[in-house]
Amino acid sequence: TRSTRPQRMLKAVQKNGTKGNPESVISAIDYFCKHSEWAMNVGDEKGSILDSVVTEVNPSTVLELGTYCGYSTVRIARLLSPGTKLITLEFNPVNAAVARQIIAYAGLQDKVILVEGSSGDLIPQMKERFGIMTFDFIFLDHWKDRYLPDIKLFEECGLLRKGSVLLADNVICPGTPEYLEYVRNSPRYESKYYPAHLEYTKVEDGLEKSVFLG
Ligand SMILES: O=C(NCCCCc1cc2ccncc2s1)c1cc(-c2ccc(F)cc2)cc(O)c1O
Ligand SMILES: [Mg+2]
Repeated sequence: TRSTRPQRMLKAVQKNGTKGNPESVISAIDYFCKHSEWAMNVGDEKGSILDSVVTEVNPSTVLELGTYCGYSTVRIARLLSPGTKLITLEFNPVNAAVARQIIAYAGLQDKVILVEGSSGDLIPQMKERFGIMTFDFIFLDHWKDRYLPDIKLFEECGLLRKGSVLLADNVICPGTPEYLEYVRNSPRYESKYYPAHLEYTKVEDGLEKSVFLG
């Protein structure tokens, strides 16, 4: 059967990247998306904002919802302190298989736990399966209509602490209006919008950073 876009992206990483060099993997993916095929990675413009928030938070416990090909996984993992691991959830097994290879090519496999399944099923299992008390940093980049139910799930499962930072991709395009309304109007969050553009395009998009106030 015909290859998938993520599989063609992996080939481009193996051809143009340098094994063990996360920066080269990030550049190879961005080049592929700009010159060969658009793909829904967070991209370089929003990726730089992601980098700055991760660096500022310097998290010990990290969750990513929506691995896709592992682009943002690599961006986050390359910035984590030694010994810190990030958990990333992916629903699509074909994409998860590609992500594992891209993460390994970057040399970051020891800093990443990739779990296949849906957030609704896996979030309630975080404490028992991974010994997580609370998350310092959460990157939301999965189904846009799951952002709101999943943030409520985090609250219900006691996975947030005073100061936990949630960073959400695509709050403008494709858009997450109910999530935005919730985090911007809830007294339990301090929210800030980072304007940018949809990856590799001129279309308006941005990231919403929300700090849980306890
Ligand atoms: O859908 C997007 N991303 C989610 C993929 C869903 C994968 C999932 C992972 C997972 C893990 C755990 N539980 C459940 C799930 S579901 C997405 C789409 C666009 C876009 C923008 C304009 C377009 F014209 C066309 C696409 C841009 C983006 O940056 C995206 O992130
Ligand atoms: Mg996205």
